[in-house]
Amino acid sequence: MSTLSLVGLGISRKFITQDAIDTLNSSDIIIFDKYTSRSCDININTLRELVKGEKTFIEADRNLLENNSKIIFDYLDRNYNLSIASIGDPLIATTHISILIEVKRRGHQIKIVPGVSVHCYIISKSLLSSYKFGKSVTVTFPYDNFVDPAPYTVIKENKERGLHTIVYLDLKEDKAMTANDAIQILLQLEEKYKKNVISKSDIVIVGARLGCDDEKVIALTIEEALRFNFGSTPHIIIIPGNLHYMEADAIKWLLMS
Ligand SMILES: C[S@@+](CC[C@H](N)C(=O)[O-])C[C@H]1O[C@@H](n2cnc3c(N)ncnc32)[C@H](O)[C@@H]1O
Repeated sequence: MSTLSLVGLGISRKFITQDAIDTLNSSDIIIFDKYTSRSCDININTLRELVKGEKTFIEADRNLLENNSKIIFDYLDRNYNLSIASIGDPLIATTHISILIEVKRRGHQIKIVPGVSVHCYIISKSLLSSYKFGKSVTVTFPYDNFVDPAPYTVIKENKERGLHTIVYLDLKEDKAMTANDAIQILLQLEEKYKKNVISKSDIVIVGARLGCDDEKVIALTIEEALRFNFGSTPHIIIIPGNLHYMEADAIKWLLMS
């Protein structure tokens, strides 16, 4: 019986835990998940530096982890211990759960090492009440002129219940969506569906390069956000629902310039 560990590295180097390092050290093969998220200062070489002893390192894109995961099962069946190391938390806003189920079905062990997720980090830094967040959603790049309406629908449903929405932004091999692009897409969806979900005077909170020395957490109107330079990606957005007066004060005094 072998072990597959899903290791969360946290959103930047300073959040890598001892448990993460120990777990990587106990693995024969370390697969670095380079597609579910990005960090300003963690890459596969960071893991090479942190881990002791002879290891095999593999850099995995979506295709390897989602369509060719048989490679992982084969290694486990041949008695190798494996870690899949992800930026942030390995099971928040990722798709690794199906791998865990198959690993367990084959009679191997699984271990989960949580990491500091962008999800918790932006809730904390936004100063909004963690009790008042609804479903999260991702704005994806338009494909063949098709703009996925899911973010618009989710924000609408959350707002109807007074809840805040965390909006993740799409990542492709060579590019990461900016907050400006995402807001433009949300405005296009408003123009198409006209359900009064997004208006240019609404406040949004944008997080940029969270966990890095140059991180930004800024509250501003949608109109201002369209033109604002948030710096390099990754970016993330919160669309607030109904604000308690304490939340409104916190945003006004602490996050608006
Ligand atoms: C699909 S989520 C994966 C989250 C990851 N599993 C975690 O727990 O942190 C990836 C998206 O989160 C956002 N994100 C991740 N890290 C970030 C950071 N350090 N600063 C701002 N946004 C970030 C970006 O929108 C990115 O495209």
